[in-house]
Amino acid sequence: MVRQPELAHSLVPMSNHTIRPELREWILATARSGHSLSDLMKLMKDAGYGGEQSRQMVARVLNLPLATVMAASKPGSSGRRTRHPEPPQQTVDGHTLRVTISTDKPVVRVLENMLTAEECEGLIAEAKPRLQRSQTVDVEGRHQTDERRTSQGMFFRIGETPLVQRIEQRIADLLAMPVSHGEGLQILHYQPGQEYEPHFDWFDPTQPGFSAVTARGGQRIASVVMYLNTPAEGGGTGFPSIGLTVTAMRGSAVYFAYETGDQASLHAGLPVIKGEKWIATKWLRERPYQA
Ligand SMILES: O=C(O)CCC(=O)C(=O)O
Ligand SMILES: [Fe+2]
Repeated sequence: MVRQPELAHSLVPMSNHTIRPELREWILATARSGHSLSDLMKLMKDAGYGGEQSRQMVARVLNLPLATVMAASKPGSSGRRTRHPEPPQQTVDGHTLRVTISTDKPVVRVLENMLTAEECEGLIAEAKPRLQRSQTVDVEGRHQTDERRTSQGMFFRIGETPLVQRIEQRIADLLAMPVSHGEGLQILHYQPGQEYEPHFDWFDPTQPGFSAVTARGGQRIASVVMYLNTPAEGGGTGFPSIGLTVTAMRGSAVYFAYETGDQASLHAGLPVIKGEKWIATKWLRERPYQA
């Protein structure tokens, strides 16, 4: 477990309807520092809070569905969580990248110099011959083409080429998450007018396909979208809940992390207006996804 601020026992008792500001702050700080919901529930239990009371408060403070918090409170339900990159910069395996923007709700980090220009060009060259119309996963877990997602794309297998392997290792080191927790690196190519409409990357537990898509690796917990070129106009990544648009710039990336049901993690690949847009996306799972 990562270091967390002390939760004072003196904060108990409290009424059912008010959450004391210190406790609210503590819940937020603990969640922000990368603790899973299950860790959080356990820490509260250790401090003397009742299970039902803790679930209610955590759901309210973090703005999560109660069902999500309940699922996370079951023993053994906890998967791993990524470590959010810390500003101002991180050096992984001799490569230094800068953390230029951080938000907490949703958890977003804008990363500059995630990839070198050569790495961006190399990924595009390796992906180009294998592009196909992108698909989405429907509510029953089936893959399909979708008018909401009109780009072309392809997936690399884990460690498929030396370049892919190097980038996967960099992401693993940066987020303190084994390479095995990643889905294969996805490359996407958008042309003018193409976009990826607002969506969540986590899988919706209320949909019938949920158990199929999470059978291997469990839930998605974080995404890294890396920009492989700079579109002439448009093509940023939008986070409408906080009015943030991350500019697509070659070599930069946006990392975001979420819990199941996190409404603030809504995001979109905004339409490319002029030029083209290439990205590489890495989705992380709470448990090993690769054998
Ligand atoms: O194209 C983008 O900027 C966002 C891509 C995205 O949301 C995804 O691949 O899940
Ligand atoms: Fe996405």
